[in-house]
Amino acid sequence: MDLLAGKVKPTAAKSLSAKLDPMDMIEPNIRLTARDVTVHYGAKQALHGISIDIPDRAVTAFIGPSGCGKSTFLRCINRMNDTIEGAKVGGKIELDGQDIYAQDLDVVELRARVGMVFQKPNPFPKSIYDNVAYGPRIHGLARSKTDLDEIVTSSLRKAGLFEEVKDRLQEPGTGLSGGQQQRLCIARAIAVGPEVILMDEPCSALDPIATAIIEELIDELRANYTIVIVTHSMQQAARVSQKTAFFHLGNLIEQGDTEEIFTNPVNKQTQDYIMGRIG
Ligand SMILES: Nc1ncnc2c1ncn2[C@@H]1O[C@H](COP(=O)(O)OP(=O)(O)OP(=O)(O)O)[C@@H](O)[C@H]1O
Repeated sequence: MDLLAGKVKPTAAKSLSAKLDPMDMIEPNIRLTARDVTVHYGAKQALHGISIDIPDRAVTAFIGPSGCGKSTFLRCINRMNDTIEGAKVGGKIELDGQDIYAQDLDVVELRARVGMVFQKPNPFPKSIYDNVAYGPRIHGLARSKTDLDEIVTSSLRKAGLFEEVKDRLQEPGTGLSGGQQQRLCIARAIAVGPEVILMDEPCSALDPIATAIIEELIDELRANYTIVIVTHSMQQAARVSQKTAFFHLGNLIEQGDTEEIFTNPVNKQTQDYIMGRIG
């Protein structure tokens, strides 16, 4: 199965040229480091000592069979597991060298720096405008209505949605199509100026056309953000990511350049998963 062939086919012919950007040849800076991260849900251990470096301005994909711990690890990166009763996280995660589990760390601020987009688009039951303005209002990011308008407009533009909604910003976000709702959620995350965007299977509820649009958007966003995406689709991982990490039974089995992982995996379990023999 030639997964990388998918890189040239879908709507992404345009973004292929971006993939050949000379900047890609330079090893990007590491933004996030995780060392020996463990997670227990009560007595059950879901992650067994995960260590990984996640680069800036690139897309890192987490792949692996169902239940292997991809989402659990993703939630460690913005401390969403804090909200799950009985979940206990061990080890260390640093964002730009800062321990995100430090006692004095402001978790609300962390979640603005590390935004999250979920499997199912989840706009607030508010207008399109207010969905995007919500975070900037809470965090006091706009000094005036003009400032706020500017943040809303530029966030919608960055999420590739502005042209489609500019004449109906006061209409409910929930009235948009699934793919538009997901881009609205991406605009909402962008509006608070994150450095990292976590995406947990962001296309799993979308049709192929909406999926292709989100994949193109992810490819554009990586110029300015650190993106981590959990995906069940190896084709999607091959299309959108530059780095891939393969998880199995709570362990990180193999990680590296996506091209290497898909064409020349070192580990037998990775090979089996890529070839569709497990999962
Ligand atoms: N809130 C929870 N309480 C108890 N156990 C949980 C909880 N969330 C996840 N788990 C368990 O932790 C393990 C890892 O689950 P996780 O959802 O992280 O895997 P995943 O690789 O993201 O799976 P999927 O691809 O199916 O979403 C599984 O055994 C799961 O049953």
